[in-house]
Amino acid sequence: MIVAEHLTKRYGPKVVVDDLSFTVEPGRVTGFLGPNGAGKSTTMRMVLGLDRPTAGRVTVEGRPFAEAEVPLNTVGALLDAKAVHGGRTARNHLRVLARANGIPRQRVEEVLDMVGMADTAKKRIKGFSLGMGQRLGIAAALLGEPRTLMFDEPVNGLDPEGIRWIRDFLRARAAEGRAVFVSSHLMSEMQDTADHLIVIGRGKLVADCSMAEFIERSSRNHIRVRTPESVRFGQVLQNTGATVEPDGDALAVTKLPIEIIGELAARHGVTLHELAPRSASLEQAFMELTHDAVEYRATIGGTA
Ligand SMILES: Nc1ncnc2c1ncn2[C@@H]1O[C@H](COP(=O)(O)OP(=O)(O)OP(=O)(O)O)[C@@H](O)[C@H]1O
Repeated sequence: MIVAEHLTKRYGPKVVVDDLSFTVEPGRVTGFLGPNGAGKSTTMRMVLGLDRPTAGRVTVEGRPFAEAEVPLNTVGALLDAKAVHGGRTARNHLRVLARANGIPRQRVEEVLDMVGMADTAKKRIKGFSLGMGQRLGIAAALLGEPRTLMFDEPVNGLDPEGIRWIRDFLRARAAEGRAVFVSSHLMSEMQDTADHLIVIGRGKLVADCSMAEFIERSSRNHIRVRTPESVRFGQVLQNTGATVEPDGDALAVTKLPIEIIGELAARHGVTLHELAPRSASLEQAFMELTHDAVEYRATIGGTA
């Protein structure tokens, strides 16, 4: 379990993580979402004590990670899959880690099996594909059988097969009762993976809710109405209490059921070319929710 309270990180005048409070509960996958540069990696680094918070605090299993007696037993993390010694074999890399953490050698074989690397364990790491590097990083994270797992963008650059493997793997670890915290900048990747979502934009909390709630709350349903008399009919709809916005060559209507819109058209003698329910995709909803963050970076960064 991870508990962040008023977590804040500033670099000079720039607030990268802004008063963030959240809990990563055991037994479920918590997706950590935000556009590039939103502050996800910085938050995860603070969880591990690799960056020091400017204000606030974060604990893992009840205390700051730096105070953990056996770090690998507390949290298994994969922040940068490339940060391993390329000359070693996968098995040796894991054995070195196990020895340093007082973990029995046999556990190395177990985790190699769990990530499907029993056959590639003899290969040197420098020849690894991205997917194999990810699996090795995940194997290392599992060595100490930690109650909490934390992965930063684990599916970045993987093929669909690799993405599905990671998804199933994360879900299985949560089903065992572990707290699983996983970041992504893509909503679509999280849709079938996460039970719970923590969404940030510009370092600030934007949403902390279940995936189901997020979908319900943000899939802004509307009715698409296309008519050659859009000005007149738009006025009729507004007078009846609807909200009407332009949608290409049509109108996007909310706050009025589709049946009423049809009846109003008939009553006012308005020809309809299209009358259809539309729902925004989750990806669209996520983009809208974090829009400010992206716009901010485009202005400040110039090239974003
Ligand atoms: N050491 C540092 N000094 C100054 N600014 C930093 C430092 N580390 C990160 N930042 C800035 O903090 C912001 C958040 O970065 P962070 O990597 O945490 O975001 P992120 O959400 O993980 O994005 P990404 O998916 O691109 O990694 C960025 O604008 C980044 O440039």
